Amino acid sequence: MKILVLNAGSSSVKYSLFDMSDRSVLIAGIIERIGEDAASHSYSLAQNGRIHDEINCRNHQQALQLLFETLAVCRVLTDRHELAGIGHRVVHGGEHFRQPALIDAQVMQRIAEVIPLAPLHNPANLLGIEEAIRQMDDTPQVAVFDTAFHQTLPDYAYRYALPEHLYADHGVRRYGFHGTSHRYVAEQAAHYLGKPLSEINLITLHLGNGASVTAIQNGRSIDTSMGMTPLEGLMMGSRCGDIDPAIHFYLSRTLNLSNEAIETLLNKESGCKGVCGENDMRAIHRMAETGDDLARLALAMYAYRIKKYIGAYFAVLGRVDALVFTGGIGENDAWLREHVCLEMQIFGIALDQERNQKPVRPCDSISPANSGVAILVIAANEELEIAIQAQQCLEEPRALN
Ligand SMILES: Nc1ncnc2c1ncn2[C@@H]1O[C@H](COP(=O)(O)OP(=O)(O)O)[C@@H](O)[C@H]1O
Ligand SMILES: CC(=O)OP(=O)(O)O
Ligand SMILES: [Mg+2]
Repeated sequence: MKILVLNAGSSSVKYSLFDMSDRSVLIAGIIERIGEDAASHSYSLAQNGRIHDEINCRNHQQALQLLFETLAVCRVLTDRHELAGIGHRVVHGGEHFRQPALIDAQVMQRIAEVIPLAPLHNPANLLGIEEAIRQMDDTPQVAVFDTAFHQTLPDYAYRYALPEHLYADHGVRRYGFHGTSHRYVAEQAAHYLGKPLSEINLITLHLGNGASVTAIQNGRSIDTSMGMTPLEGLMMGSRCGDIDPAIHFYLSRTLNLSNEAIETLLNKESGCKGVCGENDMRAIHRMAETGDDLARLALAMYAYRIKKYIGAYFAVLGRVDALVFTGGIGENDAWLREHVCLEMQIFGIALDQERNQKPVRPCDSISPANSGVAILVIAANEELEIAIQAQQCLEEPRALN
């Protein structure tokens, strides 16, 4: 069985084609800068190296056309009927979706309804779905939501201290994101620890361009750092994370910034980029090594904020079996892991310095064998998790939940 996974953003489409018999990736690629002059398509096939093409690509329609042509030319899909389904990453599912959903008109309508909650993500996700349906209308399509895993949060964790009607009438609450990734690494951690997921407590840290942390109790998400949108919580590459909401009024009243300008500032010009001018963690380390004080500050802030959440989630969970690092930064940045885990003996957190330098992919422990809390580094694989969930949904389709 072959499943194609699509992650359609506003100017890019990422894709992976899986052979589900052995869960191998047949081809994975990204079409970037859609609509701009210098669009590009890079992809890699199982046996070959990476191929990079400069292309013309005006819109998502052309991007998906190119994608299906590439699958045929590379012979990873000789006949369209070989494709059992397409799994789409959808960032926001509101309160409608606790599980993946087989896409029909009603599901698309519900994804459209929550656009006001995710104006930067859901419109592009929908565009990808619409175009995939147009081009592959006899292939079943499944929506897999970033928010679904966090639908188990208790009300006192997901409600904001705001007037009731804002929740009841407008859905203003914490939803949480990166759920597919938190869920995937939780399953991998359970496997590594040799215990059922339903019996373990975890703190999972997804640290990529976007970053979030989740408290998992008996396998269920009970709190998470991202909120109504993916802007809340940890400091990120270019997103501010937690700030005093009154800063918004100050920017508006005193600096005369419009809502749109503030939205851009908080999403695209803040976080590490705002503090030191750079959002790529590797570049920030290089700057810090050459004595750049702002880069050092960004690193210190980034680690400190993660530490604060870990402390809070220890208090919430009581017992923690493992702390899990994932995402480009979580998997690769030994310095950051060390500084997050520094002076955390009070929680039973101790790091094995040597193992921290080079954890073995895809899953390794970097804590001493007798440590109270295992510290695990696990390779993120949101695409595979989407493919697995899409397959399950196709095999036992559920009614809209
Ligand atoms: N060896 C490394 N050391 C530190 N940071 C790294 C390393 N490799 C990648 N990163 C960082 O990972 C981040 C991107 O993470 P990734 O999970 O790929 O992002 P996305 O959220 O877009 O999927 C970037 O900040 C990048 O600098
Ligand atoms: C929801 C979200 O923050 O996603 P990403 O990290 O891919 O930007
Ligand atoms: Mg990623």
